[in-house]
Amino acid sequence: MAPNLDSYFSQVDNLSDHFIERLRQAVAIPSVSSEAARRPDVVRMGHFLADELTKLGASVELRELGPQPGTDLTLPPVVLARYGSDESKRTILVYGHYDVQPAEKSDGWETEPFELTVKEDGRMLGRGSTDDKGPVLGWLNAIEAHKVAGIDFPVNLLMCFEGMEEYGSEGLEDLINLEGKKYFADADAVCISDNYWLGTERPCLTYGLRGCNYYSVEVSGPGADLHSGVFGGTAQEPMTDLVRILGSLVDTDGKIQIAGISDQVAPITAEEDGLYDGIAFTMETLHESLGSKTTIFEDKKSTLMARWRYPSLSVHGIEGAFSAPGAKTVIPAKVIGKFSIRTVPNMEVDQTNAVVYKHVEEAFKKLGSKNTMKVYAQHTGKWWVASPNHWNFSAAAKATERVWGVKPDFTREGGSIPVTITFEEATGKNVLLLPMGSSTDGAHSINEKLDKRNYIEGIKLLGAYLHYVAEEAIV
Ligand SMILES: C[C@H](N)C(=O)N[C@@H](Cc1c[nH]cn1)C(=O)O
Ligand SMILES: [Zn+2]
Ligand SMILES: [Zn+2]
Repeated sequence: MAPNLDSYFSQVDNLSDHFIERLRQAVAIPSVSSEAARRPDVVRMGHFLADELTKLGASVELRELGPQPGTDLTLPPVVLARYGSDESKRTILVYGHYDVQPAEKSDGWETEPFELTVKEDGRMLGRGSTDDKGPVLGWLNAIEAHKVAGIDFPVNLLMCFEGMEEYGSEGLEDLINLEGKKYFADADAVCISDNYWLGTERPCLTYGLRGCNYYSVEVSGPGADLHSGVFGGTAQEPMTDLVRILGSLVDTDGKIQIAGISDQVAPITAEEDGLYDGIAFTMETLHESLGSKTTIFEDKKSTLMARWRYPSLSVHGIEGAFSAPGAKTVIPAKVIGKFSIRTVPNMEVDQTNAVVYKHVEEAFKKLGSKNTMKVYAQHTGKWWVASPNHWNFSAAAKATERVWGVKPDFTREGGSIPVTITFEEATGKNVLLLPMGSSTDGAHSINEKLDKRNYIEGIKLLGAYLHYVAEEAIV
């Protein structure tokens, strides 16, 4: 029988301004996990969530993870919380992250990145609005709407919110493994809301993610930065070596030039080959979210395959390089190039690392440079592909149809959530990805936003999913 959700939905609508205010408070905390100076803000954000959850009646623990390896920083706490412990109900474990990517107004934002700005057209701009503060608060808001409306909460909710996801989830894997059969022991399934629809109109349920191995290549030579007029032409320059190494990794069409990568990729099956045509995705939507027409492929199927089932290599930046406007004539003494590889079935972290190191070392050797080069993985995270044939996905599909009036697409995702597979392995339970935001949200980019419609309907969706979970038969 379909659950009666009308009073829950009305309550979410009644509380919508309050929920937007909660998101405003969260966005105002610049919890950037990759910047040392922002670490106190990341910790503050963890405490904000813990306080909000406590006020809602959840029992909350802030779990310390100790020092961050290779730094003098302390990792931010993991927020573990439980709402309800009724043995007659199912228990759902939800995960999200409260850290965000860096953002500066000078990057090109139309508004202050850490001030939630609600536009007339419903866009709510702010760093973390869609990735992942909006969805994390979605769970809290769902609890609150039930409380205010006096509706019995349909499941026991276990929550795990971390503050290092955008930095490879440093420290969390050990905690999940430790708690798999303790704090998380009674979880019947796992739900993560931390990705996006493929377009702007059709919701999706996601059953696969790519992994992410993030590398640094350090090249050093001179003892200090040098004057290029005095030393140019007489000293071997680290930046010259580095750009040639970085330039050897991938071509203009995204083809990875590292020998041994493509051999690790699983062959396509007939079943998979037929999956792509039915997905609601157009090149026009991609152009809209890309903000240009500079795509590698012209067709939908090749594009989806490139995003979901093939690896990609992206060059992200160079630490130590001159990057400001103007014309500084410096020779940097030491530069660190950053690149990452999104990995797919059947790539193994160690094998991928081995061929990457071999390629970079050979590329450097070919240069015949007297400089020194070091290549290493900053963090690694495995890909994940699950079965969507499970009551967890059926419940989410019914909830999606109820809230959005359409059946969801079943998709894989090009991004990475490093601990997804850890949750699956540590709990032995099915994991579902249930996104709130859409393809045009610009996660990690300037002008990140969450549409008000997706936030409010998304809160309804998360609550409705829990009601359908309570009713779904075990398969
Ligand atoms: C999909 C998720 N919202 C996300 O943005 N994940 C990050 C995580 C990450 C960072 N380094 C390695 N993984 C991503 O996909 O970049
Ligand atoms: Zn995220
Ligand atoms: Zn992210």
